[in-house]
Amino acid sequence: MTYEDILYEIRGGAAWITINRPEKYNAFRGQTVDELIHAFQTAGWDRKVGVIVLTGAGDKAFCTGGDQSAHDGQYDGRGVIGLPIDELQSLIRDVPKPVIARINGFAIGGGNVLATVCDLSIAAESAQLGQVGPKVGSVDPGFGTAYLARVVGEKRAREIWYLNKRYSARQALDWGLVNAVVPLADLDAEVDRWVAELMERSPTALALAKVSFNADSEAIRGISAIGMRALSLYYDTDESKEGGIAFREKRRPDFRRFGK
Ligand SMILES: CC(C)(COP(=O)(O)OP(=O)(O)OC[C@H]1O[C@@H](n2cnc3c(N)ncnc32)[C@H](O)[C@@H]1OP(=O)(O)O)[C@@H](O)C(=O)NCCC(=O)NCCSC(=O)c1cc(O)c2ccccc2c1O
Repeated sequence: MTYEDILYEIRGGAAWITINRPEKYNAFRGQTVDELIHAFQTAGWDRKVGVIVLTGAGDKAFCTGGDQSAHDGQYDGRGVIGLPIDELQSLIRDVPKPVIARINGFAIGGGNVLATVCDLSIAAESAQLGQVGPKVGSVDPGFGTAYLARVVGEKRAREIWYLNKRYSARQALDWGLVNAVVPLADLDAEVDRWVAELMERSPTALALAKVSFNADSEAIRGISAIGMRALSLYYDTDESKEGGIAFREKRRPDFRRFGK
């Protein structure tokens, strides 16, 4: 597969997968998600690769979720909502090696979900993390909500999803949403250090640890499958569409006109 939306590079035992849409703050469209799935499948089963690093191009954004310009009701790709994002989230969990989120800027919406499902997260001090779903007529009805609650606790997960605030990297560290925070200039060196340490560990032991951690939250995959069906119906409503339209028109959404 030829990649247009992502970059793929092997660096010191790690496969670096970079969302390369900086002009869209590294938001993903259908094609981006398909390319990410291909890259994760490649890296996941390449015996020379011990660690996978997921990041975004530039210094503004890690990933800001679904591309609002490719979202008019359903998204523009395949899958239940026109975006096989649930497949990608599952794959990040399924690859038998640690996945590190290198959070170089905004990790918002689906970008935040991707970082959450990665095994480890290393953030630049300048990074901002948060959810926007109910502000833009969307919600991740699977790992993005239920697994987030496992990571930060129910009260904090609900605050993140209901109020849609932006959280600093330091606050995210305090809440257990990231593992480490370093100055942006030191981010790559820090990631390289973590990769080098992981490369010294037994790959089979790491793979076993990963599936053991995953087993306990595996039922969320089923919740996600049901939730995506509901989300697809919601995306066709005027209430949901108001979120995307308002974002593109750079105005506050008025959901109460449509809500039940
Ligand atoms: C990231 C921001 C907080 C930045 O805010 P700021 O005020 O600093 O800058 P701008 O808002 O002016 O943005 C700069 C520039 O980037 C463009 N941009 C940013 N994000 C996107 C995006 N997601 N899609 C397209 N374009 C984007 C923006 O338009 C500006 O471009 P100009 O040309 O106008 O200058 C803020 O931008 C922000 O909050 N962005 C997030 C927007 C968003 O709605 N994201 C999608 C949410 S829904 C989602 O991601 C999602 C993810 C999942 O994993 C799901 C899984 C399962 C089901 C559903 C899912 C789902 O819906």
